[in-house]
This record gives sequence, C-alpha cells and structure tokens, in this order.
Amino acid sequence: MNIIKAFFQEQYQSFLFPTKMNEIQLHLFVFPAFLSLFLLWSIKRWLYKPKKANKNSPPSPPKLPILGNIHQLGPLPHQSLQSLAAKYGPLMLLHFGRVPVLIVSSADAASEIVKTHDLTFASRPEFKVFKKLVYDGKNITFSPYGEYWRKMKSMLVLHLLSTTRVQSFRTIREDETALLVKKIGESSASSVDLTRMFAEVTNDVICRSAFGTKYSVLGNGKNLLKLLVELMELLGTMSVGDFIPWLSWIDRVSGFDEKLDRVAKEVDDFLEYVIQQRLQAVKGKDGENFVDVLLELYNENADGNSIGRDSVKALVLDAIEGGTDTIATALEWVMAELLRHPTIMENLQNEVRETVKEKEDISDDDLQKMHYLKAVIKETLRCHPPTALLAPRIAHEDVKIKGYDILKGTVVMVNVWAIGRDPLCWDDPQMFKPERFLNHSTDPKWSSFGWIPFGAGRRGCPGMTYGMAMIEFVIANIVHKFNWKLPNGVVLDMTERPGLATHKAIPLVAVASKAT
Ligand code: HEM
Repeated sequence: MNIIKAFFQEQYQSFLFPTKMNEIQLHLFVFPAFLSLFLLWSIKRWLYKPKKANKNSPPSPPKLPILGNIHQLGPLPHQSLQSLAAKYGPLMLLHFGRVPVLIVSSADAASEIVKTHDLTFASRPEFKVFKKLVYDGKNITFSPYGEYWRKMKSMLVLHLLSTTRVQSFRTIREDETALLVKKIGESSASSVDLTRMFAEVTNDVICRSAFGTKYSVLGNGKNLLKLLVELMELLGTMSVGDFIPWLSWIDRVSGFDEKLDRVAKEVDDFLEYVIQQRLQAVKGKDGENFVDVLLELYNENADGNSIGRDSVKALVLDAIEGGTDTIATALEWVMAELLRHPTIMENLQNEVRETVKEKEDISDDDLQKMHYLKAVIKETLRCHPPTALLAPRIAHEDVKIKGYDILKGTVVMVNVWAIGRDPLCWDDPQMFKPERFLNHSTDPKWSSFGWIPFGAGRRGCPGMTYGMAMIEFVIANIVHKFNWKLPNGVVLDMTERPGLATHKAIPLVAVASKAT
C-alpha cells in the first residue's frame, strides 16, 4: 500500500490530492480506486492475449500488475536504476506499464546500442509529451529516424553548430561572458547566485546565436527562462497514457493534458513572435542568423529543399532546449566541484593565469593550451552528465544483444550517470580526479563508450563543439578574474534535482573576490 500511495502521490498529486489529505481519506479514496483499476486490468488481460513470449529476456526485477516496474523508479530514476542494475546486471528489462524498457548500465553494453546496433536503435519512441510539446515530434531530438530527421539535423549542424559557425559566434560568447564577469564584479564580496547567472548567460548566448537578439521577458510578461524550465520539466515527465493506454483518461482528469496544451501554446506564441520580428527585420542590418536562414528555406518552396513553418519552429526549439539547460547545468556542476576541491581550483587558476599572463582577454589559442581546464570539465561531465539518461531510443526490429532477445518496440534507456560511476570502467569512480583525463588519447575507455555525456552514434548530440566551447570560455574567465569561496557557514550540498537536465537541488551560491 505504501508503494502505491507513494506512486500516486508523486505522479498524480494534483488529481488525487487537491488539498492535504489525511491518511484516512487517502485510504478511503485510493483503495476502491485501485480495486476498480485492478478489475479493469484483469478484464483487459482476459480479452487480449499477451504478445509473443520472449525466449531469452535480460534479467528483470519483479513487477506489479498494471504498473510493471514504474514504482521502482523513484524521484531520481538514474539513481534507482543504478541500484537495480547492481542487482540485475548492466542489461536489465523493466516494464513501464505495458511497455518493455531495456536499461543499459555499462560501457560495454552501451556500445552494443550506440555502435554495433546503432541503426536498429536509431529511432525515438513517439511519446505524447514529445508530440504535443514539439510540433508533433517534428524536431530533431524526437523525430523518428529517416529522411526528415537527416535533413533537419544537417541543417542545424550546417547553420548553427559547425566548427566555423561556432567560431563565428565568438563575439557573442565574449560579450555575454564580459557582462557576466561585470555582474559578478559588482557583487563586491556578497554572495552570487551562480545557478541563475549561468542560466541567464547560456540563454542569452543561444538566443543571440540563433535569433540575433536576446529575449528574457515575453509579450505576456512571462519570463522566457521560466517557460523553458516548465517545458524541460514536462519533456522529462511520463504520461500515463503512453505506458498504460487504457488509463490515458488520468492524464485528462489530472490536468496533465491541459498543462501540456498551455505550455505548447506559450512556446508557440513565443516562436511566432520571434519569426514575425525576423520577417520584419531589415535584411543584413544585424547580420544573418539561424532563424533568418531557416526562414529563407521556408520561403523557397520551389527547389524541393523547403521546410514547413512548424519545422522551422521545432528546429529553433531544438537549439534553445539543447543549448540552454544542458550547458547551464554543466557550468553549475563544474563550479560546485571546484568549490568542493580547493586544490583543484588552485591548479586550474594557475594554469589559466599562467597561460593568459598579463592580457585582459582569453583567446581561442589560450583555451587550446588549457589541458587541465578541459580535464576538469570532462571529469565533471563524467560525474554529473547533464542528461543522466540518454534520450530514449526504440528497437525497430527484433535483435540479439549479448545473447539476450530484445523485441521490436522495446524502449532503450542508457544510464550515462551509472556508466560514469562504474568501477569496472573507472578507477576510484567516486573520486573527482581531473588528472585521469590528461592522457586520454591512449585510454581504451574512449573507444569503449565509458564517457558518453553527449551520447554517441547516429543520434549523438550535434552540439558538443558548441557546448564545450561555451563551458570552457565561461569557466576560464570566471576563475581567471576571481577567487572563489563558499559563503560563511554554508556547506556545499551536492544533491540532485529531478528533471530532463539534472541540476543541483539547491542553487549554487558563492562569494567572488577580484583576483589581484
Ligand atoms: C553541455 C552541453 C550538452 C550536452 C551535455 C548535451 C547532451 C545531449 C545528449 C545526451 C543527447 C542525446 C544523445 C543520444 O541519444 O545519443 C543530445 C542530443 C541532442 N542535442 Fe545535445 N547536449 C548539449 C548541448 C547541445 C547544444 C548546444 C545543442 C544545440 C544548440 C544540442 C542539440 C541536441 C540535439 C538536436 C540532439 C538530438 C540529436 C538526435 O536525436 O539526433 N545539444 N544532447
């Protein structure tokens, strides 16, 4: 009963618990409700025969009727899945409702998914949240593998993320980082909310790179960052109907569907506004940006290379959601680890200051020489991958993985967080040791998928160069210009917060003093 209560409390709070319900009310309400669900489920089972039996499935933890293993997920699924994998192995078959889900928790097993059988697992499942929030799944991240996905991904890479484009955004990175440094400098030894500042700087840089201008407050007075947080939270949420279709009415009565519709509409209003502004802008006045290029393709209907208006918006959304929260999360964890390890902070500051010498600004050439900086960032991404579980994939045919039969339609989740902590892959995985990355070119882990915070294979992240350039530049600047410490009496809390990107649960606050 406790498990059931916890599950319902977490997933359907607004539906079952509009106000604080006491224990007696809870039992009165939940027990009959669950009994009816169980009866409905038994009838369904009786009416429809189960699909073909699986001969040699990977090990599975015991499951509950209706829910399958959903109740075992907990608020931070990557952590609960790591604990389950310790018992059931690196390839484990769970069921979320009626959907089979393969959980992959070792580098070796991950390489089977993203390399050996990459094509089999190149599509994403078509979940309701993806379809409703992102133009019927028309963006890159959630679209099925095929010609459309290929075309959209190459457009994003060509016009926003290629090495040449990333270098061309250098001035934007410089301007916005200079503003960040100014704001920190003005805090004059009082505490700085780094979590908020990192969210702002990454959003400003991606908006300027993609739209040519910054957006913070929207037409309806809503803050863009707040809207993006809502969007990311919803994208990381499971809809009951996707996993237990005959219970999809719960999404309606709980208000979940309504929330999806509202956020989708607010996001669409914002993107329409951006498009209108770009259409009215004087061409060439402030240089061509990503949206301008997409709008040209949208207008050119004749050459067969055109894309629809929804596709333009979906692609822009890919850039914003891909390029804001992930980078902000990574920056937050890098600084948290540096504050936790003063010697590593000092080593990094020595490297940066010795490289930059008397100069005021940090150049690309300087960054290339900062090997310890890159190692600190990689070590942070090993311990705190912003996307703890890779975006889900789906098997488009039956396949054998390490001797196990995996059926067509099985959803696959790769637990990057667990792989980064796997003692079979990493020495002292719990220790924060940037040095392990200093000689990585000869290390077999790199070819065996032990470090995959950006995913890998066909569905791997196209924003790695952009993301790393941004993280390196911001961190190098703020450790160059300031010395950092925690506010008096504050103990650093490294607890994680649930969500599509795994932030710190408590915002990172630190005190900066100007380096002399
Ligand atoms: C620290 C920065 C970033 C991290 C850690 C990160 C991480 C990831 C991960 C784990 C995936 C899933 C890969 C897979 O399934 O194998 C992904 C996909 C993706 N990322 Fe990123 N990302 C970052 C930055 C960016 C940026 C800056 C952009 C664009 C501006 C971006 C756009 C995308 C897109 C479009 C996909 C979907 C690729 C596909 O499905 O084919 N990401 N990212």
